[in-house]
Amino acid sequence: MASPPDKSKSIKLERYNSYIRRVNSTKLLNASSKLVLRATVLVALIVVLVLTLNYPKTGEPHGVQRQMLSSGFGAWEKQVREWGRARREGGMRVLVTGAAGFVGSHCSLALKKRGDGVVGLDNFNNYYDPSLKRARQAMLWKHQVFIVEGDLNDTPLLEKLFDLLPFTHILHLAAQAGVRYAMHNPQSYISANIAGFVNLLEVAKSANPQPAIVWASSSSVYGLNTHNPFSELHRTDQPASLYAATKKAGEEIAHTYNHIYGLSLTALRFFTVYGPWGRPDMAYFFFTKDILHGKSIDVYQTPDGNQVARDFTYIDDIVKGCLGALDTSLKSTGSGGKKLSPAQLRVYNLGNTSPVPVGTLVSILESLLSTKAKKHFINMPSNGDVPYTHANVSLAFRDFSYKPTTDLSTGLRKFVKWYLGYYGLPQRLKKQFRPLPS
Ligand SMILES: O=C(O)[C@H]1O[C@H](OP(=O)(O)OP(=O)(O)OC[C@H]2O[C@@H](n3ccc(=O)[nH]c3=O)[C@H](O)[C@@H]2O)[C@H](O)[C@@H](O)[C@@H]1O
Repeated sequence: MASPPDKSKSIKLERYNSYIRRVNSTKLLNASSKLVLRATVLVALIVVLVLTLNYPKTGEPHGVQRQMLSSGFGAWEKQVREWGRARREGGMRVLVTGAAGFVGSHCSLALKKRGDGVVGLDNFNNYYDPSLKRARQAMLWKHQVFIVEGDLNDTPLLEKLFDLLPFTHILHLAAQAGVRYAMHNPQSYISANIAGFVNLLEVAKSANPQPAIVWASSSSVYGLNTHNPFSELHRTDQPASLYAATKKAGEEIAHTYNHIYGLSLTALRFFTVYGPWGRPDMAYFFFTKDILHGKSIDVYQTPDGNQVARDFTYIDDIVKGCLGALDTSLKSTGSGGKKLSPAQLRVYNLGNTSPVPVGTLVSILESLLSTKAKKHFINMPSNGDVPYTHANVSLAFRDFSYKPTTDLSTGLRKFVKWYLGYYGLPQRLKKQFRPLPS
């Protein structure tokens, strides 16, 4: 006979099962609430990150925030006002864009040294090693030149700078430079050289008083021009690179703002500027580095076997040209965003007037570095380069006595001296290297 089911056993089993169910559902709840918590934290982090990266759409300008945080609220504005004031009778108040750049840092220092007020603006982008830009910034800081960290396309920042200080002049040197890089990152040229320039002009035309503007164009605007030496009267409507096209576009945009708003505008066509504190993306700079490190270098030649040549221009000559252009620029004539009378519009070549083949540049470096280069002669790639440049500078000489005085050997000697002081000598060369006579 089957025994009757044990009731107490089945009740216990039921209790046990319900306990297990409760435990499982609590575990599930814990697991899902943990998941929700984690997801919330992640979303919050993403929101903070996005806000930080986009900061600010309005209000305080990007980058300046960091300076404010590090130096106390209002400190950077005070710095701009104080260091931007001229220290000499009749001195200028100059906003130098691209002040942490090669030409910008040299010009800022020269202006400051002669008693003009200078405020720098730079976005410290990473087109080349930003630590070099930081080192230039530190050097300028010692001379009481303050660089605001921000972008040309940041309208609130530009407006704020003009609110803080009525600049008499802008020396506009911020740009996306480099001829060959335009094939890799075309948009950066549009953003800096066109959109950024227009933004600056928009703010300048509404400023009261309007500043006079001197800005960096480029020898590359001559493009496929074959007349020699290059004169401001020659054609510049055949650019060979997007870089050149954006600089040429800048010249046309300058014409428009001069014509409509009465802005005084001077374009300076720089010819392959080199020297201490230079740009690591330029041939003389990376040739030096590669020769010292035993790496081979590409020396370009034209398809008919000739070497390419450049009118290499030493930085000190360029600085004199920039200051000369600033000193002779007339006031803008607009007010309240309207032109009141015709204003000055100028274009000048700033070159050295004596082109040198790239092979000769390499020989000079070999002798200065006491090291043989591993040269690799190749046909110039079709990436925007032109076979030669050669400046006629008679206009700049006529109007502000521009006269280059530094030949390539002298200038490169100064560059190499700086380079070795800044970067030091690679270990492998320390024994054999003879110091440069001063
Ligand atoms: O004059 C100018 O307007 C321009 O000068 C330079 O452009 P570039 O003259 O091409 O200067 P580098 O890039 O330093 O080249 C110098 C020479 O070395 C040649 N090169 C360059 C690179 C290389 O690997 N090998 C080589 O032989 C180039 O063809 C050129 O003839 C600057 O990079 C531009 O920003 C500036 O606007």
